[in-house]
Amino acid sequence: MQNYSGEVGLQYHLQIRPGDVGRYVILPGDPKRCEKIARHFDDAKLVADSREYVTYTGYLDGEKVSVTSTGIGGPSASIAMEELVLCGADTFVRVGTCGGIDINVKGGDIVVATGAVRMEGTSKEYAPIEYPAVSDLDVTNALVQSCKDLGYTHHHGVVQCKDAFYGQHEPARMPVSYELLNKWEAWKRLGCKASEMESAALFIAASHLGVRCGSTFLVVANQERDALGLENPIVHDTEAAIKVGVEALRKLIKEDKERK
Ligand SMILES: O=P(O)(O)O[C@H]1O[C@H](CO)[C@@H](O)[C@H]1O
Ligand SMILES: O=c1cc[nH]c(=O)[nH]1
Repeated sequence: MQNYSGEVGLQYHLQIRPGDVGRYVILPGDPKRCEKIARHFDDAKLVADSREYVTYTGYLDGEKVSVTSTGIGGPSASIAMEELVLCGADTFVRVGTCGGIDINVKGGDIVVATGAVRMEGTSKEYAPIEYPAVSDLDVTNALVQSCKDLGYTHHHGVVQCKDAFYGQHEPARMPVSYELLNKWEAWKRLGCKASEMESAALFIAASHLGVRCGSTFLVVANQERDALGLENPIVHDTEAAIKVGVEALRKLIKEDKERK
């Protein structure tokens, strides 16, 4: 493929080169979350700031690690993963936000994804719909163990991914309300924990690229609890999810060193 950046190795969208990032990368959606995550690294430096993609690189337990924002949705998330892999990354932890679906999932809780419903467009341009979007087992185990170690209320299971945020929150006003409402009911009956927007595309792109990816989220609120008149706290502070993601990276770095 022609290199649009005009420089060998320089990635067109992320504006990073091989050597700029570590093997281990945290992927928040929001670019403003990058600095908060980088504060947990030693000697963190801003490496690039291009479009929705902000990248910092530093160290955790002596290992080079990075954080790159993906922006919202599968298209930009898959671009971030593709270009990071070209620069040497092979282990990814998405640290995001989500909305609860399961009635037991409350604002302020943490969710760890074991798989993702592919109700979005990007993953369909990678793999037939029959192929499941599944998180990496090592990354997922590290995330769940980190929740336990840090003492956070957490849930693990399948999350639902979509492209239209307002199709999740205001399905009845959409022309395809009949489809959105019926499918949402199915996700509930199947025990989906939460809804978010990037994991399906990231898990499928990771399968294709042969890299590891897992996801953890802060639950902002739960519209199902709201609809039933149950207590429904609204929480925006992502620090707990960030701590889970950083602690999981430390565990993976340690495990990988021991395996060597
Ligand atoms: O907080 P982030 O990581 O962006 O994640 C969630 O928030 C955005 C929607 O508000 C979507 O990107 C969704 O997946
Ligand atoms: O409800 C929510 C919250 C965060 N992200 C989503 O996609 N949905």
